[in-house]
Amino acid sequence: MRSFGRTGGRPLSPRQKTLMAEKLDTYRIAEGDGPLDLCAMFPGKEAFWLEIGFGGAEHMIAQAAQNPDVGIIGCEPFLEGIAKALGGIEETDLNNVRVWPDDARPLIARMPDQCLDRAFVLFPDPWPKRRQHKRRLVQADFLSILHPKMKPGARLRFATDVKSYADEALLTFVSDGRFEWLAASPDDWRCPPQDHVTTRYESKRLGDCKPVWFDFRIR
Ligand SMILES: C[S@@+](CC[C@H](N)C(=O)[O-])C[C@H]1O[C@@H](n2cnc3c(N)ncnc32)[C@H](O)[C@@H]1O
Repeated sequence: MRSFGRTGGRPLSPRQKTLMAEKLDTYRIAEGDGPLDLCAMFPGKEAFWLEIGFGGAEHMIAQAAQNPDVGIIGCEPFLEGIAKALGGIEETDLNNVRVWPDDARPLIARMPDQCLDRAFVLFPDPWPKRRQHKRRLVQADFLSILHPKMKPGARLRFATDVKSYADEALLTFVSDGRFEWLAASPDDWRCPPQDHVTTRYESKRLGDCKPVWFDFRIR
């Protein structure tokens, strides 16, 4: 998928255009086939997190500000989201965020094994119609790409407000066998985790159910 530069929604504002022209090269991860060196990318950081499909970057920027010892890679092909991320990085003066303005999967393939401490898949594109389900990100083949890159004991968070995606994703994670569902009580997946930061998409409440939150520990 060659998706960088996907537009949609509003055109970029003049400030966003300037950010893209002047700052993208500073914070983007370079294209290429070579393996990523996360220690070189984030000097002095010892933990590395990944957010796939950061949308308007609210969650990624807030997590980066709250966790300055962590290096965070965010993936998002949409121009507007990338511009928002660059704005957030600059406004918050962050030194621990890098963006991949494209499909996350080829980037994940370039990561060394067992390098990630956390991953977030928050409100991924719902593809609600049955015939569209095959386009959903969380599928067995995606877990096979992601799992080897996560450290044993690392955490992965998935959230959605689409019931069929919640059911399908939970089944996919649990039946994979390498993702231990951390449901502390029968109901805790109904509440946002304490360290969650509300996203723009989440607050639109476009789905057909209340948001659900699934945290997993990597086996
Ligand atoms: C429904 S939006 C949610 C955005 C954000 N997580 C939020 O909660 O506001 C899903 C986002 O995932 C992005 N996305 C979809 N497939 C992706 C992929 N393979 N790699 C990276 N981002 C992807 C889309 O561009 C979109 O911005």
